[in-house]
Amino acid sequence: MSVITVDLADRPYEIHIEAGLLQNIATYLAPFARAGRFLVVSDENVAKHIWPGFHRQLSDANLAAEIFVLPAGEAGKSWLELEKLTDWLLEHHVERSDHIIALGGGVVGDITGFAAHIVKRGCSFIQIPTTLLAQVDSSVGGKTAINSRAGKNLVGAFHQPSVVLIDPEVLESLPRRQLAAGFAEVVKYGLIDDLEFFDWCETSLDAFFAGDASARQHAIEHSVKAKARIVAADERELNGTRALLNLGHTFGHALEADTGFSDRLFHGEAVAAGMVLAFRYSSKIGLCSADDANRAAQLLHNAGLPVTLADAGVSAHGAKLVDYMMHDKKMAGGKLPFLLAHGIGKTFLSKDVDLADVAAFLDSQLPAGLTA
Ligand SMILES: NC(=O)c1ccc[n+]([C@@H]2O[C@H](COP(=O)([O-])OP(=O)(O)OC[C@H]3O[C@@H](n4cnc5c(N)ncnc54)[C@H](O)[C@@H]3O)[C@@H](O)[C@H]2O)c1
Ligand SMILES: O=C(O)C(=O)C[C@@H](O)[C@H](O)[C@H](O)COP(=O)(O)O
Ligand SMILES: [Zn+2]
Repeated sequence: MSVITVDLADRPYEIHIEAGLLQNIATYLAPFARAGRFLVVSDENVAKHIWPGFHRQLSDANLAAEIFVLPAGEAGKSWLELEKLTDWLLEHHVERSDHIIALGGGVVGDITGFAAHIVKRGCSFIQIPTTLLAQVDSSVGGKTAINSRAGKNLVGAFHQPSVVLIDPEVLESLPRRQLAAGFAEVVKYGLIDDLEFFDWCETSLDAFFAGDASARQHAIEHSVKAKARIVAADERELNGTRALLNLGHTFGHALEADTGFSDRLFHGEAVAAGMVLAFRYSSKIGLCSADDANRAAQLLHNAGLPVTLADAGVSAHGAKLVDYMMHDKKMAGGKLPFLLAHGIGKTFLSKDVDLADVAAFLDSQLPAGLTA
């Protein structure tokens, strides 16, 4: 069991990581109940796999819980679902002192956090992440959002949870492809500033995917510590530190847009391909060695992740992908800062990237036969 604190000056909060935590969930949640009840937001798969046991634990402890079920997948992060969710919270007389529970993956966490932020001008919420991606990344740090027609996470707010409760054992029911998608964000922490952790990801890949409990605990704990450290240094992405967590996302969000924010390409898969593109582009402009770009690609490929435009199912030309990028939240003064790298563990924010050059680079990465 480990407890990590996100050290924010005015509202620090704890992240508990413990195998089997969900078997004991009532003990963790009891202090947060209002009038003996909880409002829980989840999705249809989690409602099937996890909710029955979760609900039983609460009932046995005389705690009542109502559930709102979102459709599974990225479609859950929409205006339509936000409207239904906020109506449901209001019908259930949510109060600001309620701790709305997000029980699910990143989609559930992102929309629940945003609903909590806007309903009655701000309610509390608790993150209980059930995917690897949500455990190592989205449940920590308070970025909440829905998607809009123009792109990914474009309507949202910073709203920190009261506590994050992580049970690595819940990953047992997670499909292998979703586990790999989460692993991309684990590898991200190594690529950003931690070569030693990248080495660990390489050597522990097989154990991790075979379900080795200590490999899973280490991957989650190390990732959460890295994210907590970065968020504490730059909660609102103002000084360039938190932007490091966006490695691969400018490319990745464009790939997600081009594949229709659908199960054709999961977020973590888009990030994997996006990080490889960031490394390959860094190598092309002489910042980083081709060996480091190949090493990053090899690890992600070994995890079963897409590492090329073809793998990602994207055949759009560079200019179209760059058009998607113009909605990136890092845009400032009409320029788009990019996360590039001098090598593995040496990511930095570059403010001097020429978008026409990025478009030409992307064209050079197109599958054979589709050259611009
Ligand atoms: N806020 C942030 O800082 C942040 C960080 C990274 C990603 N995100 C967002 O998170 C989202 C992706 O999250 P995700 O990868 O968790 O996707 P997701 O929430 O869609 O979950 C993936 C799938 O796994 C299913 N599932 C969840 N838990 C399960 C379990 N234990 N067993 C079986 N099935 C289970 C879900 O029903 C869904 O079908 C994206 O929208 C991304 O933008 C946000
Ligand atoms: O927490 C952050 O900061 C991140 O950038 C984490 C990312 O993995 C995550 O996908 C985030 O939602 C992307 O942020 P955005 O601001 O580009 O939407
Ligand atoms: Zn991400």
